[in-house]
Amino acid sequence: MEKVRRALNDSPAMRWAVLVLVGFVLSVNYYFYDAFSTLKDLLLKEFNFTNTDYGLFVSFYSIPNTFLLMAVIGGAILDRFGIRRTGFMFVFFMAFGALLTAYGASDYYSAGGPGYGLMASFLPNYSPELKMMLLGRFFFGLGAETSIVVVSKILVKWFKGKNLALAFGLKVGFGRLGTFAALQVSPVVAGGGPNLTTAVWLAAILVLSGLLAFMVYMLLDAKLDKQVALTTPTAAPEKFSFKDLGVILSNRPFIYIVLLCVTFYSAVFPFVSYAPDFFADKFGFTDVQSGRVTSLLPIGTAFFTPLFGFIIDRYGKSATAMILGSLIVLGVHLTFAYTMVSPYIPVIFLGIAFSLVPAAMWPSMVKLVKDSRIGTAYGIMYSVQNLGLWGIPLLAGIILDKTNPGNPLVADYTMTILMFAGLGLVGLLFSLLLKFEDKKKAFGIELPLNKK
Ligand SMILES: NCCCC[C@H](NC(=O)[C@@H](N)CCCCN)C(=O)O
Repeated sequence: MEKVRRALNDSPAMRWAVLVLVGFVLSVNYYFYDAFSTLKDLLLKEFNFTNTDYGLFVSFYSIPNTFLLMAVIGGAILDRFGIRRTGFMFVFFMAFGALLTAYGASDYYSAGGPGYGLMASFLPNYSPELKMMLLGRFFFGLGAETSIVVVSKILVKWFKGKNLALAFGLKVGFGRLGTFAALQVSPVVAGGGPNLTTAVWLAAILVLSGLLAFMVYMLLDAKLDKQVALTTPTAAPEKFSFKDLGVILSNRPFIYIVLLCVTFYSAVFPFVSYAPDFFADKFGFTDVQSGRVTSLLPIGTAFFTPLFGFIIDRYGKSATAMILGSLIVLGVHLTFAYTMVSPYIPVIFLGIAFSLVPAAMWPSMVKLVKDSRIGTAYGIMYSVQNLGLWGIPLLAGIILDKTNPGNPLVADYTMTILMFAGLGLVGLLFSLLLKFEDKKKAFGIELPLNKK
């Protein structure tokens, strides 16, 4: 009798190995994004950055994804050219951008290394160091967002019908572990200033090792494709049509989720970029201590997001989870702004919110958009979300500079934090609108995800 051929993705060990491999690529992506949060003060001292310069640096990540629509285009390239070619190109951009950023922060560059003269020749209000680091952050962002989409597609390829929701939850967990490591390790390596560039180089080299991990994955991917081609005829991909785009954009709950996505994430990711400095300034923590408090947020979410995902799969209540998460974000920021409550407590609550909303929000899309258009729907969500991830860090820096004239090393963050609270409030409004719309038109957002 002929033996039934087992494909690589039929082996649980192989699937989990793939998850760890691509999870690592995601971890180094998040590591680099957050590696600068605990270094903010040192960047201000070393390179004479203003708070606005720092905000500009954080926000440059999102420029290609928002203004050049790269999150949408990257998704389309992925559908057209496949995982290996697209993934390699975008993870390469990510590594290139990270290395360029580290080069911009290096002593070799500051001493007149290649490109220094060119960067010094225009926009004299911005230092050549800042300009090179901005260019690096731009390329890093260009690669990083699309590579998150690539990782999602890889998980669908290996896990569809085999614990996909859990794999997605763990994927977010890998990202959070990267943030956790960045907040813990970066300030220790920088050692209060003398090793600032080492901390930045370490982050860049980690991203480079992510590229190597992705190349290893490419070998497995090619092998799986060969096995699948032998047994299954490949379906022609559905052509993109603008009519479909119109259908997605006229879907009210989708619009509410997109608006919640931008407001909610803008109240969290940019806050993390400022949180260590905020804790240092308001509570007198050292860089290392404030990195540790902030790191409670990602480490908690690394465990809670898969757990909440599991609960929502079974029991539903996605819209309610989004309302609760938004309410917590609002409460946490008001606590930060107006009280001296130990930051450990609000950070833990923020961690709960940061697990509830993502666990409910991203999978809800399957209730609103047909499977073949999920990529486009996520692309739109990412682009709009990046508008917030671009504007809010910059706005936070501007508010800080305006409310702290003379750029003192210890800044008053009250107005900046109130701006984050305002985002929480608007997010709460969108989550309520989502629930009312769902109640009125029965989209099924509150139903368990495991029920079709
Ligand atoms: N299936 C979608 C998962 C998205 C996870 C989400 N990440 C993002 O929204 C990114 N577009 C932005 C990441 C910026 C910081 N690294 C998350 O919750 O992390």
